[in-house]
Amino acid sequence: MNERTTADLENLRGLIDGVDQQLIHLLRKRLDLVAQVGAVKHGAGLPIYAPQREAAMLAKRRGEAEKMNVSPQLIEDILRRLMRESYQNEKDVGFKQVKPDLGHVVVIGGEGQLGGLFSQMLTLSGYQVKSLDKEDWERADSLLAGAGLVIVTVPIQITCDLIATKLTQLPKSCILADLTSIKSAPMTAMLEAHSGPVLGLHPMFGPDVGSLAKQVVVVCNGRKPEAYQWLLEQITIWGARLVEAEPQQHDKSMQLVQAMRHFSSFVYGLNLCKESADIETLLQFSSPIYRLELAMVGRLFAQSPELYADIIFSQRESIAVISDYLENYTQALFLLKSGDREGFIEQFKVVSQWFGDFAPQFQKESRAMLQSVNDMKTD
Ligand SMILES: C=C(O[C@@H]1C=C(C(=O)O)C=C[C@H]1O)C(=O)O
Repeated sequence: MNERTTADLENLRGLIDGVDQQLIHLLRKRLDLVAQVGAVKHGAGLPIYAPQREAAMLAKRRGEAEKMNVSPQLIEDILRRLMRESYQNEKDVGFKQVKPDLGHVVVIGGEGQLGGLFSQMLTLSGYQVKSLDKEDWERADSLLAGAGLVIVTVPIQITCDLIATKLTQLPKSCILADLTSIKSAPMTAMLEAHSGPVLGLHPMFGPDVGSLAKQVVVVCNGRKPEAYQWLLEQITIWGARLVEAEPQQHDKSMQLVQAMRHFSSFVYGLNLCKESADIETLLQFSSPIYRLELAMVGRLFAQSPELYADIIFSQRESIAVISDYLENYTQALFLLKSGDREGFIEQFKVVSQWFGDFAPQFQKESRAMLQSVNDMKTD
């Protein structure tokens, strides 16, 4: 580089630094305003997540950006990232307490990760939360006496037994709820053990979400829904979207969404391990889609094996679903072994047709994700 080029670059980079510094000031200003919105919402009991406001705001900013020859997608990406930050910041202000006269809440398994998250959200909403864990059963009677809500969030294989043996003497008006990732068996156990209000919940997210905004919580109605409407409203204020389901219908979906999905990720990892694949080398040659896929599989093995075993082993029916997968794999492999390229293309077209409009929609969604993966590269 000659001196002139160096000087020009330095000058321009200095100006860019100045713009970026202004951006930080603007971000601070925006965060402060969002905190004020949070306080207003807290007072009025409004949900943290306001989809209509977001859609209207994004549409306006996209239009304004276009007029200034700024890519509309760029401003949308930036604003979406800022809104994620907003949920986190609004959350820290706390939430309106929908049911101040509830009495205390007992979270059984409150020291677990998901139990901890729900305890935190309830505490941020002004409830008195007590945790009942393995070592606390001697004190269970005093912890449970006068409870207005009991939430069970313990490993799946002990959930039903725990409900049947330990939760038969709850106060009559107490709400009994669970967060188990299967619903039929725990719902039956809760309805048998307790004659008061019963509610099945399945949060469709892990404990590492920063905020509940936009996250889905599946709701299975058990008994006396009028008694727990406040809890559903409370969860909506946290920003989550509620999806009602019948326990059997939910469990059937979970065989595909969870058991099959996690099982095939497990086998993917197992296969890489047995093939002694060199991850460093794989990453070196990786395209963004491969990196993303590897990240999705690899993240599984950073978590608890017991958790995944519980999810995969929780429904015997999953075996049939996973066996079908193996069968389809074998048939597809046969196409390959027999050099049946035409057959492969035929099958591909059938599946494309079946995906219909979802295929281009998924392509668009994944494009944004892949670009983020690429942005994260540092070398
Ligand atoms: C700040 C608000 O809360 C959320 C965050 C928004 C933002 O960061 O602009 C917009 C809508 C809400 O989902 C609001 O409701 O205005």
